[in-house]
Amino acid sequence: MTRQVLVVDDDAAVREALAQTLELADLDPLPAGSFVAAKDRITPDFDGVILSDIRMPGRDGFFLLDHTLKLDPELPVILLTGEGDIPMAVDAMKRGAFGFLEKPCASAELLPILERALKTRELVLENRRLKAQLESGDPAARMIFGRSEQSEALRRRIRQLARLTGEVLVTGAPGAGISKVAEVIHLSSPAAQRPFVKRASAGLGPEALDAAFQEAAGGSLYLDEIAGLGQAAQFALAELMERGAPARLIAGCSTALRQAVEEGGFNADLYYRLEPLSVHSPALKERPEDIPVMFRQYVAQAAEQSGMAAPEVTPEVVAGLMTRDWPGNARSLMSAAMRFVLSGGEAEEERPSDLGLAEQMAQIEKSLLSAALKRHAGHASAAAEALKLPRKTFYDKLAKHGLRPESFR
Ligand SMILES: Nc1ncnc2c1ncn2[C@@H]1O[C@H](COP(=O)(O)OP(=O)(O)OP(=O)(O)O)[C@@H](O)[C@H]1O
Repeated sequence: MTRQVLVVDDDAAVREALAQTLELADLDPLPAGSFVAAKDRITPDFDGVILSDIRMPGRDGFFLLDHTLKLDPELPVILLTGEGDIPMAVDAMKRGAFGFLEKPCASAELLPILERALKTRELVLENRRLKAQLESGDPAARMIFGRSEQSEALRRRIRQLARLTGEVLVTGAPGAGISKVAEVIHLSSPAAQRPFVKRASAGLGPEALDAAFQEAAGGSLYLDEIAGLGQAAQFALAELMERGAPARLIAGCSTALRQAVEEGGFNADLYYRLEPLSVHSPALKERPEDIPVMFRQYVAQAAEQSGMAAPEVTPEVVAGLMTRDWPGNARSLMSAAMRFVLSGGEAEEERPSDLGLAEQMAQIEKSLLSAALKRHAGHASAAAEALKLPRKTFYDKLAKHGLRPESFR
C-alpha cells in the first residue's frame, strides 16, 4: 500500500505539525527542509506523493513541481499556498499540480486529498508494473537460447534466483554467457525496471565500487570476473554487504573462485556470502545438442541486424559446427553465425577438409555420446535413456567409438 508523503517545507514547525498529522492518519511522512533535501527522493518510481510549500528560499515549490513532472508526469504534487494566494494556486493547477491547499490547513481538508493522490499513485505504479511484465514476457525464455536439459535447468535456476533477494554468483566458462545470465536474473526480478549496472572487477577501487552501487541503487550491480577484484575493494565490498548495500550484487566468475579462497587470493567471507545462491552456465561442449539450435537463432539475429537474408543452415553446415570445439562458447558461435550470414551461407572450414559427411556424422555421434555419459557420470542406462536409444544400440555405438562409461565416472 502506498503511504509515503514527501513533506517539503522550510519552516521546521510547519513540517513537524504536518508530519504529526500524517502519522496520526497512519501515513508515512518523509520530511525535508528544502528542494535540495527532497531531490533524491523524487524519482520516477517514488512510491508516494509530494506535499510542498510554494514559498521557500532558493528553489521554491514551483521549481519542485516542474522538476518532478519532468521526471514523472504522473507523480502527484500537492502545493501549499499562503492565505489568500489565489493567483498562485491557479498557476499551480495550470502547471500540473495534483491539488493545492491554503495554509494553515486542517486535517479534514488535507487527508482526503492526500488519500486520493496516494490511491492515484498506487494505480499508476501498479499499471506500470503490469505493463512492464507484459512487455518483457519471460526474459529467461526470450534471452537464453538452447533446448538441452542443461539449458532448461539454467532457465529454471535463473527464475528461482530472480525471486530471491541475496547476492548471486554466476559461474561458467568464458563466453558461455555469464554476463547474459546476470542480466536475465535482473530482468526477471521485481527490480527489472531499476538500473542494471555492469563493471569489470579488475582495477575497481573502493570508491568506484561505492559509486557503482549508488548508480545501481534499487537495482543490480554486476561485477564481471569478481576474482580480479583488488584486496582493498574486496574488503570494502565485504563490509558493504555486511551493512546492507543499496543494490543487489551479482558477481560473475569464469575461474575457480574456491581455489582462490584457499590460496588466500579471495576474501573467504565474500565467497561464503556469494556461494549459496550460485548458478552455472555450462560450456557448449557440455551440451552439444544446443549448438545447431543456438546457431540458427544467432543466424536469424545476425540477418536481422545486418539486413541480409538468412542463408539456409543445411545438415552439412550443422555437421561442420558440431565437429568444432567452441572454446569461445556462445560468443564465438555468435560470431560464426554473423560471418555465415555476411558470406551468404558459406560454411567455415575449420575441420580437416578430407573428412567426408559420414566421418563428420560419426564425430558428432561420438561427441553426443560423450556429453551424455559425462552428464550422467558414466551411468550408461541413464545416458542411453537421455539419448532415447535402446541399451543394446547404445552399447554398440560406445564400442564403435571406443568409449567406456567407467572413464566418465
Ligand atoms: N544461453 C545463451 N543464449 C543466448 N545468448 C547467449 C547465451 N549465452 C551467451 N550468449 C551470448 O553470447 C555472448 C557472450 O556472452 P556473455 O558476454 O554473457 O559471456 P561471458 O560468459 O560473460 O563472457 P566474458 O566474461 O568473456 O564476457 C553474448 O552476446 C550473449 O548474448
